[in-house]
Amino acid sequence: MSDQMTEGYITEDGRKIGGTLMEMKNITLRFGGVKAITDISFDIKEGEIRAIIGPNGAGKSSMLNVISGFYVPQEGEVWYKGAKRPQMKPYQVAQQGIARTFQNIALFEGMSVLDNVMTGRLNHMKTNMFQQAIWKGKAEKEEVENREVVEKIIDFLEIQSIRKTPVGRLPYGLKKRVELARALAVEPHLLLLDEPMAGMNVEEKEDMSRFILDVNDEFGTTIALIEHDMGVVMDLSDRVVVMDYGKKIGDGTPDEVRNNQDVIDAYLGVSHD
Ligand SMILES: Nc1ncnc2c1ncn2[C@@H]1O[C@H](COP(=O)(O)OP(=O)(O)OP(=O)(O)O)[C@@H](O)[C@H]1O
Repeated sequence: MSDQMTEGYITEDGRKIGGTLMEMKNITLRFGGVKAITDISFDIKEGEIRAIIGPNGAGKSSMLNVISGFYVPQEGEVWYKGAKRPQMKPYQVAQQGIARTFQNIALFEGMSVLDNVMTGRLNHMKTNMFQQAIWKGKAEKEEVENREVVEKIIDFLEIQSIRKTPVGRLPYGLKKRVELARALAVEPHLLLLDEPMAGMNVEEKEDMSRFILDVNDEFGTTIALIEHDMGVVMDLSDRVVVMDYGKKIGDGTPDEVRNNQDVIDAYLGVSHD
């Protein structure tokens, strides 16, 4: 990696962003004859909020799934923390500190908010059942530590009052917040959000935006999110990658991509030759 690539930068609002955390190099992903991603490169820097936007079918979900290890691209390399990532199962990617939320909420509906968030701690539990049987003290200590992390996140996301409520009974916006809480319980280095504002009303979108900014600010978590509504992410993101028909058509600050003619055309639906 060149020095330039590892350098950080200062955001428009004066935050200091670190060096390169993840780098996608010339990624191409095909499904049979369909090219979902064509030769895309971009990086994600330590501590930034990075958005990937694009119209329907642009390839955003495919890209998120490459980052999370769910899809393995036919071409290209994924670099994480300065090393080329070998082919990995999604759970191994998660163990490297990458957590995600899903567009269609993936929570245990019958379980309480607290228990759902606790499932985010599973990767952190070191004692196994055998150890728990013979070494009760250690297991108890670990349980207490995990509870402390989870309670802090529950307070932070202001969901204390519903901690015992089964998730199935919650309105959509709150479910999304619980999903965010579970992802945060992983204490991720990189948090991936799959259309975090999809299906929300204006007030819920404002709440979610605030929580995303607060998470980044309070925990220093690097955040990458995909979204097809351009307006939503512009206030939130430090840098934005724009995809269209599987290709990268823009990459830069919100202002830069807003003024990029290819991006304007893609969003206005100008036909492609
Ligand atoms: N599992 C799959 N099998 C075959 N084709 C797929 C698969 N997943 C995605 N595609 C195709 O790849 C292209 C990109 O799809 P993708 O879902 O990544 O786009 P997107 O930008 O996330 O769209 P949306 O905003 O509608 O969710 C589309 O043409 C889609 O039909």
